[in-house]
Amino acid sequence: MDYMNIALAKGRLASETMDLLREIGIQFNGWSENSRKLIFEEPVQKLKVVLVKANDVPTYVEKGAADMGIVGKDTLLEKEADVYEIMDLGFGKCKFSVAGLNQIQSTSYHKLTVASKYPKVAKDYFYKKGIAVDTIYLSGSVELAPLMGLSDVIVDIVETGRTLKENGLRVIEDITDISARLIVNKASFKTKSHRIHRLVEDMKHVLATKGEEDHDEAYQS
Ligand SMILES: Nc1ncnc2c1ncn2[C@@H]1O[C@H](COP(=O)(O)OP(=O)(O)OP(=O)(O)O)[C@@H](O)[C@H]1O
Ligand SMILES: O=P(O)(O)OC[C@H]1O[C@H](OP(=O)(O)OP(=O)(O)O)[C@H](O)[C@@H]1O
Repeated sequence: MDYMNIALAKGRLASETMDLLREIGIQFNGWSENSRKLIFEEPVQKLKVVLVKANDVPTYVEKGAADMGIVGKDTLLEKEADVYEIMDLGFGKCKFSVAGLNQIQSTSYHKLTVASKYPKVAKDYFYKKGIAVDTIYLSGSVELAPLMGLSDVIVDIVETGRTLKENGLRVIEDITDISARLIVNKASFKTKSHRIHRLVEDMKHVLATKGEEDHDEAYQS
């Protein structure tokens, strides 16, 4: 049996994914959040996890270097890879929002400038609203852009809202909800269909059980 490779975004999504895999009976040798290793193996079920930057997960999966991947919907919207998105994993929840100091001021003589780590998402959103924008790509600390006069607004991820608040910004409009997704290479979906489906069914079962427990806790409190 061949190894099945899973590309996993380093960082925020990694430990929740590893927890989920452990709950379905898959434990990777030597896995720890603090390890510098990039490949972890589970030799019995022949699974490999490779840790890559979030932005590279769709690339690994589209090209077939990984059979499956786990990545945020934000990255999928920005990258538009030719893969199957087969499951919402329900964690890594946050949203895309437009944020700034003030309401959006769109005038005919001033093109709105939007700073973002996600310029395609930003452009698409404003295009659908009929507003032409100039986008400025930034790789982090995006909240600084309106404060420093670099842009009128930003399009960024908002989770707790703390970063916006502590920098004197506010949400102007919400764009869409985000969560972690399971993606699959199109060829692997056929050639490794049985193993992929079993993994998905096991994950669905664990997530459904967790959902029921959360519901019970909320009901009791
Ligand atoms: N508060 C949050 N900020 C950013 N991403 C979040 C947040 N909450 C959940 N996520 C999800 O976690 C994913 C990974 O986020 P993380 O910050 O680890 O990666 P990243 O932003 O690509 O990192 P970096 O560019 O710093 O390497 C995001 O793509 C998003 O789907
Ligand atoms: O609503 P909050 O809970 O405050 O989370 C949102 C913040 O977290 C992310 O930044 P990250 O920590 O990834 O740093 P970055 O600026 O380097 O992207 C995101 O870009 C926001 O800045």
